Amino acid sequence: MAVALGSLLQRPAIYIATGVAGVCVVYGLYRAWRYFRPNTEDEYFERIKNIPNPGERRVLILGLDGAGKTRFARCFCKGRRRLGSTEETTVGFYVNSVTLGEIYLNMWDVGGSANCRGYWKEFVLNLDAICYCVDSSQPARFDEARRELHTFLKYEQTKGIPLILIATKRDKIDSVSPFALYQHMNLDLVKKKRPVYLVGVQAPDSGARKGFMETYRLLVSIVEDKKKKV
Ligand SMILES: Nc1nc2c(ncn2[C@@H]2O[C@H](COP(=O)(O)OP(=O)(O)OP(=O)(O)O)[C@@H](O)[C@H]2O)c(=O)[nH]1
Ligand SMILES: [Mg+2]
Repeated sequence: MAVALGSLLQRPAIYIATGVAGVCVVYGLYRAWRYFRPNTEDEYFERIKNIPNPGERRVLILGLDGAGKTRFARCFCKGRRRLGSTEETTVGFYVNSVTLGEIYLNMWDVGGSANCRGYWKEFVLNLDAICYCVDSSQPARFDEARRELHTFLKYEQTKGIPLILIATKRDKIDSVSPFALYQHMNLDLVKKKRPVYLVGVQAPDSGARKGFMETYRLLVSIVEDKKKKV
């Protein structure tokens, strides 16, 4: 009688133990699947494998104050480094050098406030690309952004340097599409004289970044394109 009662009491414990073990196995399998099959762009980005002797890309990042330049530059860092605060406006310039996959990125981010814009041209030296950031959620500043861009591109030293128009803050509700932004920037004439590319990015304070894989691939290919054209 006592033995039968004991085995009855043990049964729920066996069920519970089996249930817990089952949950653990399923969770383990889920984690393994996530590890081998990354499903967000952020995860792919974090796993780009660095190669020895990467080719250098020297990139100048310009745009109006608050356009998201410093945030954009930081987002090419892996892990937590990208999350550093960009609350303050950049006075002067900030250099972000990082090896990412096949390239060593040398990014020069120059302040966009009115008193810094006069210095933009001083940074045009052996550039592979100019990234011009425009806050896609602020149509009220598109005219100002276009004026500053065209003034800068008139500078003789920038001749032929590929331009990447970066539509930033795509996560914002009032953001316009990169193509609409491209049209506002009136780049058809510019396109005849230099390669012009267009990318939309988002890098909110929290949450995944987007558009950075595309920009990375573009920066990898941009020098190859230049070689082909020579
Ligand atoms: N929601 C959202 N906010 C962004 C994004 N990128 C930048 N920001 C915010 O925009 C603000 C300005 O970004 P910065 O990167 O500092 O702008 P900046 O172009 O470097 O500005 P200056 O240094 O003044 O020339 C920051 O406080 C960020 O929080 C984005 O993709 N989404
Ligand atoms: Mg800045």
